[in-house]
Amino acid sequence: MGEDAIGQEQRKVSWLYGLLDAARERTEGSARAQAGGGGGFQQRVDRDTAENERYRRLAQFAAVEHGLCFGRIDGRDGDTLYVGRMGLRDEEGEPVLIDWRAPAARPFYTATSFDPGPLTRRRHIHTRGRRVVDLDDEVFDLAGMRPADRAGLVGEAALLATLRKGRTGRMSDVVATIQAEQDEVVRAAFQGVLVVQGGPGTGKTVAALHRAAYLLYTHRDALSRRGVLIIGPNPTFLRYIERVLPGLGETDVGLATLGELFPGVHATAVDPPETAVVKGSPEMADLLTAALARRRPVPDEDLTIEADGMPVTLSAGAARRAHEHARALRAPHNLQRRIYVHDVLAALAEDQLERLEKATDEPLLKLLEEGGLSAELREILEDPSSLLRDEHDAEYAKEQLWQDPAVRALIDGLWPELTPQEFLADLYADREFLEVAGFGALHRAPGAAWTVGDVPLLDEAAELLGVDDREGRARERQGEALREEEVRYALGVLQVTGIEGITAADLAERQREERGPVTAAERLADRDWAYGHIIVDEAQELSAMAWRAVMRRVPTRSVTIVGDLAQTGSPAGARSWGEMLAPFVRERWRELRLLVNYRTPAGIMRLAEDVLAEVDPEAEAPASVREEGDPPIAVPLDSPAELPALIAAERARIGDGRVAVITSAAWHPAVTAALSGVPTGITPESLDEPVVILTAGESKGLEFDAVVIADPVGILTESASGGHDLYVAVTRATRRLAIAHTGPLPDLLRRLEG
Ligand SMILES: Nc1ncnc2c1ncn2[C@@H]1O[C@H](COP(=O)(O)OP(=O)(O)OP(=O)(O)O)[C@@H](O)[C@H]1O
Repeated sequence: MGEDAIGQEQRKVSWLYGLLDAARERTEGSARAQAGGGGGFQQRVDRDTAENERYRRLAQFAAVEHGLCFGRIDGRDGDTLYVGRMGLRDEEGEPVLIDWRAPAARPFYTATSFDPGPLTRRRHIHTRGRRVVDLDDEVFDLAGMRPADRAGLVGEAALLATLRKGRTGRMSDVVATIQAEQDEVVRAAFQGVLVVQGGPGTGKTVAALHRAAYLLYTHRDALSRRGVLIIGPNPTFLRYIERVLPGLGETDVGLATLGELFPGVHATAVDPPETAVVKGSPEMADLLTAALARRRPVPDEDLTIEADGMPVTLSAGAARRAHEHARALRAPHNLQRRIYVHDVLAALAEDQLERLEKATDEPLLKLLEEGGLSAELREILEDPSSLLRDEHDAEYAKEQLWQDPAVRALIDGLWPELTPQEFLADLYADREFLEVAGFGALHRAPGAAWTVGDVPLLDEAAELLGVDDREGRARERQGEALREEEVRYALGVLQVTGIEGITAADLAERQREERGPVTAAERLADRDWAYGHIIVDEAQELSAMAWRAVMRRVPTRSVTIVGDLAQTGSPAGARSWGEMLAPFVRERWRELRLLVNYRTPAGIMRLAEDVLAEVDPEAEAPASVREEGDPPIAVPLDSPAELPALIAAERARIGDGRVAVITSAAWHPAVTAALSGVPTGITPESLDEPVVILTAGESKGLEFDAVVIADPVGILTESASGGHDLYVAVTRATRRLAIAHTGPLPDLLRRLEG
């Protein structure tokens, strides 16, 4: 690569950075100009909108600083385009840097030697800070190319250089080297359900993240208000990927685990496999419905309680009528309860008044019979309309009854007001009912912490109950007040400007839409929020009940699902995408497959293929893009106490990189004892540590320079998923894999004995 070419590109790149600086200064300048306070409602709204936009722009400028321009494409028509992290225009308004997500940038990702499209050349521009340090060219001038040069992947040199880099513990974007098959995932149509099925290391996660950025760029109007949510398997995984989107200039995408989907609950604990299967099964929905019906018994006898020192009776007939009346209202349990309470109080009040009348009337009637009453009094008593009862009395009586604890207890026994948490905890405590229903595994004492598997059930319960969301209502009331203010303001605008053809309400609505999005955190705290798009990673782990909770949040069914059925670890997880998706979209979903592994060197992947062939003969392992790398090794040990030496040796071989010790439950205590001081488990902090001890399940989705699998036999036999966990473990390394074992190696690792 000539110095001239680098020098030339340096001039271009420096000029582009100059334009970026100018754009940043303009944005900062306009912030200062607007900074004055005061103004009416509309000025405030305008200022907020402009403020949001400025914030977004400044965040984007900061995000694109590193690697602003990373590519160039030369077309057959003689045109040259520069591709970068954002679009820039020159002083004349001409586009001079194309956003990687724009349609014009697409050939940068899709051109191959076999099918270069309109390109004659693609150039990767490598920069350090603002300095151009290297260029990588692929020339698509087929006629002049040797066949050997034609083979291979898009941007192979640039790609391999990226893949060889040590891992930092955080995923970074791959915007300069997205491969053609991944590009298809990134730019697939936004509507409907897209499943991205691919083996380990095929870039499912990274492609899904770029897709989020692409969708926001391409459909910003539709998506920035409704928002995009990414659901990942655990907080550590989210930490691992959290920098990718900001690095692409997108700061407002929500990230959540399944355990955080239900507002107010942060579940991280997982259930034992048998319980997970039960909690995840679709039959749970029926169980919850049945359990709730039991909370609303219809008595077959009259019920008499003592209220305010007097007996009062709810007849079986009145209880049944109240029940039927409430059930006729198509509403959740807690809302139906309001009708029920009203009817039961009315019945009790009536009974109470009857009793009172009887009590006062009886002595009088006796006198009447005996003829000891004046003619006037006799007339009053014989006229039914003159009785004491009237509407006012009835209302008063109902109020009094409602204040009475005995009446409350009666009603709560027949139709209690329930929160999802109370309802589920009561259900888990009801051993007899659970056993009779065939769900005995769910029984547990009250007060235990919620698990990830409980979250979809809480969500389901909230649907059935209709959460009495007082805070939400307060928010709504605030919203209503704001809305009234907005409409009043809009009316003023219409009067002053004389604009016609739009109502004040419509104008207010339009302005509200322009006011900009709520934050990702606010959306997550609102159980009823309907997202514009949801991306689910490691989606094979989601149970049927979890899918119900996810789909509830995206009524338009605009969803990207990425996963690998061959890596399913949860016994409640997916065995087939079609089966999981059928209840929501029937057959209306598309699948794209990723077939190339960018993580694991070929030597390690051959071992992974042996494992997969054994545990899931139908599945196909992806081909590894890198032939190079150290072959995997088996290290026989006398005991786990010898691990420190092995870890030290691995660390010495990989330099700055990171090591994961992936171990079985059986070995876990001995491994942690032998490697004292080494963090265990998936805490977000452990990502930054040079060595970490994990179970196979915990290592899912992550990658490390070197992996030591301690006790493969244990991982294999303990696995609730029939060995898929071992497949996950052997595919985590980017450079080196060592298998430490005490007894003989399992058959499926026999390749290592040679
Ligand atoms: N086009 C690419 N350019 C550079 N690096 C890439 C590319 N595609 C994937 N990678 C790298 O390959 C590794 C694996 O990617 P990723 O974690 O997205 O795979 P995955 O399919 O989600 O894997 P798993 O199923 O094992 O979790 C990451 O380090 C990622 O940055």
